[in-house]
Amino acid sequence: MSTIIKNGTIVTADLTYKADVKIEGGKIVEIGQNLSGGKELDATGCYVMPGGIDPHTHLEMPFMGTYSADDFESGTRAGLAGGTTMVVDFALPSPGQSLVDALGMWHNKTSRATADFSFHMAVTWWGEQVFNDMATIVNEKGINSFKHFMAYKGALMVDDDEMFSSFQRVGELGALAMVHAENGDVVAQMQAKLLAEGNNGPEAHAYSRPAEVEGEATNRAIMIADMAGVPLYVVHTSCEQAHEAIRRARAKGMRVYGEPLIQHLTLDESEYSNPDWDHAARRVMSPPFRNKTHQDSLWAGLSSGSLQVVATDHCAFTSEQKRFGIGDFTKIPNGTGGLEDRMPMLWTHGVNTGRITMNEFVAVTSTNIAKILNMYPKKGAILVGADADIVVWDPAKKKTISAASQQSSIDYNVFEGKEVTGLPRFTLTRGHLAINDGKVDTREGHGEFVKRPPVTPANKALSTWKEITAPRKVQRTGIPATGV
Ligand SMILES: NC(=O)NCCC(=O)O
Ligand SMILES: [Zn+2]
Ligand SMILES: [Zn+2]
Repeated sequence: MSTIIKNGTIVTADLTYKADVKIEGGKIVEIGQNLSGGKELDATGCYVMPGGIDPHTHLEMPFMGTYSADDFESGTRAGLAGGTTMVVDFALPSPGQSLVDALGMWHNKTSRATADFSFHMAVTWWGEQVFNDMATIVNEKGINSFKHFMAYKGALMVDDDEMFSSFQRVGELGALAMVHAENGDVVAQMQAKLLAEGNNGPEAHAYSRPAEVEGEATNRAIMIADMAGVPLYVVHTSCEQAHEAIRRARAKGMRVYGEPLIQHLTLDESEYSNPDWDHAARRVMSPPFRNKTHQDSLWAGLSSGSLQVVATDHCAFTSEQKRFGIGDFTKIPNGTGGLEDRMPMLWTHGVNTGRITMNEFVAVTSTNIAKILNMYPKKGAILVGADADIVVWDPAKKKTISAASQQSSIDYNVFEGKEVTGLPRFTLTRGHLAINDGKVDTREGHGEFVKRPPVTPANKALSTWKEITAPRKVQRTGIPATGV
């Protein structure tokens, strides 16, 4: 049975044109004028765009003594409701655990996923087994990106020695290095000092993680990646100091990518001054929300191209879970939601305000990351042969964001009360109409793992150049005799 999206305007990362789209067997099979012969979806007044890809989620993640509340079912359902048709989550090995075992555990969480998904692999410890497993992960398991936490001391954090070893291995394998860039040693000391001084509320979480902590770590990771000859992707870039480091590296020809979150683009640090403990604690995440100057820097990065991707870092905890940190802010589980709201919030605050164009919207929500993670044009494209992961976007449709009507399983929404203009009329996941004018018809188990092949040309470019220009031993003819 074919589906035809009729009367819409196709918007991709580089083109805007009127055409119909025909779908069969979960793929786009034809793009053209006046197509017929199937179930029709009317896209009059709408933009037909590649479904969003959120490359940074933590669904059912064990963290800070609990599990993030949205699983692969509710998380992917929330994504589809907001026009996101794929998520990339993180497999996190425990200390000493093999990467292959950890990946198996993460696959076991996905049986009810309603949209496609992939994984990044985290490197949380270092040793011969990790070194060997990395090849299996890349060459057999379809994963070409490795995340390193420079923060969360005593838990997920790796030191520079481990990071440099891992980055070199990532480079050899033609994969992508990723970092959570905050100086975990400095954060730990600042946390202890704040607590000792009686600063134990959620606002102290932000005080313990100033922009310098992120700027320093971002710069350090960039330099280490350059020495290792590997491209680098910096997750949740939240401040000018980190953006500046990325900009400077790119201007020097380094392959460094930056990922602001929709939360950092649209919410600011004043949230932590709210007198309601729950309100502030619900917004505790790392890095914390920043001020307007940092927000302006992030928006400028998106429009100028020095930042490439907008994600959510969706890691949702209920109010009850957040209350583990009453009396000690370091025990508040870090993370916020956003999967359902990323696309409408970015459209409203980016496209409707003129900060980014529609085509840039598609680039930063879908196409750029599909290319960076080597899954383009299966994902991130409106092209014949691409997966029919499509959002039919109604730029006039409005709503007020509210926890009462959201798909996420938590009891609040950090964007509560925000009005958005621009929402999905239809969301299709590999051809299945999951969202039909607000009606949710997701299919549990429909989501499939997307394998991402290794060795993108971009990932090998830097190491090829490094090899050619590496310092060489000087061949000398006149070596003086010794011992005379
Ligand atoms: N970001 C956050 O606060 N929680 C999720 C884990 C991480 O990405 O650091
Ligand atoms: Zn992080
Ligand atoms: Zn994260």
